[in-house]
Amino acid sequence: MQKAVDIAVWDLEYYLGCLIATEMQEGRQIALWRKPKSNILEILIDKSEQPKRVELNIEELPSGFIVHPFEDQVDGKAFFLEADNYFKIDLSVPLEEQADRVDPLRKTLDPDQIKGIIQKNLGHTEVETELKSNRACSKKDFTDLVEKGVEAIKEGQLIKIVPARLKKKALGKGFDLIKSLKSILYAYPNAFINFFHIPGVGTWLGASPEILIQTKGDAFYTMSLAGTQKAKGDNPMKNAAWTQKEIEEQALVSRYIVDCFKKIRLREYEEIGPKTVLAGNLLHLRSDFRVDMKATNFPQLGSVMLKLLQPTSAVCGMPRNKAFEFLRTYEKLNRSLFAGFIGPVNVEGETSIYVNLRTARLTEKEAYLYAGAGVTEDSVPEKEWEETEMKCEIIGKHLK
Ligand SMILES: C=C(O[C@H]1C=CC=C(C(=O)O)[C@@H]1O)C(=O)O
Repeated sequence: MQKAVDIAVWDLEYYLGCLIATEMQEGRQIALWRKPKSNILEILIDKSEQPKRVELNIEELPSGFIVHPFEDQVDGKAFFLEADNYFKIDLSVPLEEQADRVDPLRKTLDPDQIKGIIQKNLGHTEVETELKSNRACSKKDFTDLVEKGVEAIKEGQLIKIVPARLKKKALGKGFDLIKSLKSILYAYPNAFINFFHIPGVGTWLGASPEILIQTKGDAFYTMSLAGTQKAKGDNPMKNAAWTQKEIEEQALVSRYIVDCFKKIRLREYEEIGPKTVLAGNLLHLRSDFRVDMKATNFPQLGSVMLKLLQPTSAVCGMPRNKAFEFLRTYEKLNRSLFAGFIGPVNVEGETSIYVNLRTARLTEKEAYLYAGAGVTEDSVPEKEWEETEMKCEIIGKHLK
């Protein structure tokens, strides 16, 4: 008969708990993700204790995981976790059967130790933006902000704006990171599930529905995602009816992408959509854009578009610079890494960078949940508030 301790080691929850707690305890950086519609959990460890900063020339980077805040950086750089160690777990196969491929545990800890170490290491992580607040936003403050956005649009200063807010959720002593991660993994098969920990920078857990840029071989891909409604009934995709406001809101994001292509004189691209897609219990409108980088002679399209697209009008607004200024003046929120971008770079020949949405920043006692809502001329402030509540819940309800 197998010994109890051997069984425990090959229990996925226990294994991930020990692994994450050990890496955290040793001050290392860790990223873990599962791509949409995949059964493969990918784990990357950077053994250096100091966060690295890299230019956004992704084609030249080694294998790693990139993390960039919402705001443009003075040095134009992003955080980068290098793949000192990278391995995969197939979630559809018992862990024990993958023993030769996964990293052996360097320490076996008891469940209380795991929780204690993780909780302690959630403590000192922050990228502060001066003068911006980490206060949760009241309903009145948010609806006033939406109102202000609508006024600015009516006055012709802006076409679209995406104000965001912060909601806090207390994490009790019993908070179990691994159970929360597991619950998110199984709840959202269509999302990019991610967890990353950079000492001194932040620890985040999310389920993003939005690709910013993806490159594989000669193929480049991006998407425009916007418009939100609650998924209802047995066949939510079929029952979806979109208002003019939502159709316009999404069309603006598509226009933004096409404008970026125009800026670099790229004329040959494929645009498909918009179609209705499911993200958690929400529906969005999405258009897909594909480019053959070889045929168009744009081998560095990934980097070029990354710099042009961030932040997209799905998280900032249009025109981009004016929307950014509006948010800088009125939003008063430190978005930190929310609405920035995250994802694997040059991992097994593929780069998949996502917008950091539907996510929580984890601190010792609280989770910071962030959500924004696309505001156009026809926005109703109360409805935008409700939309951000639903978006916060996507991760919020799994934090236990
Ligand atoms: C800003 C967010 O979502 C964006 C992506 C899809 C739909 C959106 C919307 O309907 O407003 C947003 O543009 C968020 O999740 O916080």
